[in-house]
Amino acid sequence: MHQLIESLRGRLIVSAQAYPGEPMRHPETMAQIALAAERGGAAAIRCQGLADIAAIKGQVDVPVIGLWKEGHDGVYITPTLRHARACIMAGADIVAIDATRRPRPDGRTYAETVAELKKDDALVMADCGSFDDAVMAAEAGSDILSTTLSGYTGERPKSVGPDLELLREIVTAFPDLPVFCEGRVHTPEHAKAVMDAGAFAVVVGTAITHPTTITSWFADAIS
Ligand SMILES: CC(=O)N[C@H](C=O)[C@@H](O)[C@H](O)[C@H](O)COP(=O)(O)O
Repeated sequence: MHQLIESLRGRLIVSAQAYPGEPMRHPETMAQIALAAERGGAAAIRCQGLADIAAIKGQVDVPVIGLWKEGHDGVYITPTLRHARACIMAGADIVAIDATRRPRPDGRTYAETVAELKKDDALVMADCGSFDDAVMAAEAGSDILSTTLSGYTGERPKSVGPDLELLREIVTAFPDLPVFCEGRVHTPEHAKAVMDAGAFAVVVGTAITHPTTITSWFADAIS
């Protein structure tokens, strides 16, 4: 296993992302959030957009997992080979890409995209939405499988909390591949459950880096 991925075994990865139009959508702000997360024990930072990748890479010592979101429907996480290469050029140590079986905007399959990236020895994190996605992504030569898109592609229900069922299925089928659990890990207890279920690493976004959502959880609880 690549040394950089090995360094993430059993660790917490923090996703720092702000969405279009949001108050914290600024690369410097995201870099400050990333640095704060690193100080708290994050073993890597996952982030979105070329400017954020570059700014965060300039702040933290831990590896950066980069992605580039374009659009909202269908394939939007690093949808094409061009997006993936740009993430790497911006400084991403690992590139996260949509690893569903849906048609991609550049006409390449996921496997073709990974094959091109592998020519440059890139490390690829496969953002899967189902077990069938994970099978496809493993066969394509992905370095990391992840549950990132579970509940967002129509193939899996949106679980309350992380999709432990999917995680267990993938871990059982691919014992030799690092499997990350990402998506709706909202509490330290969730994170512990994810690791107990066999995840190689856990990725937490909203619950650490999205104050608007966290505030709404508290506001809703007392309304
Ligand atoms: C589905 C999708 O587009 N997920 C994105 C992937 O990068 C992010 O919006 C999520 O915040 C991230 O996956 C972390 O998940 P959570 O914020 O639930 O901890």
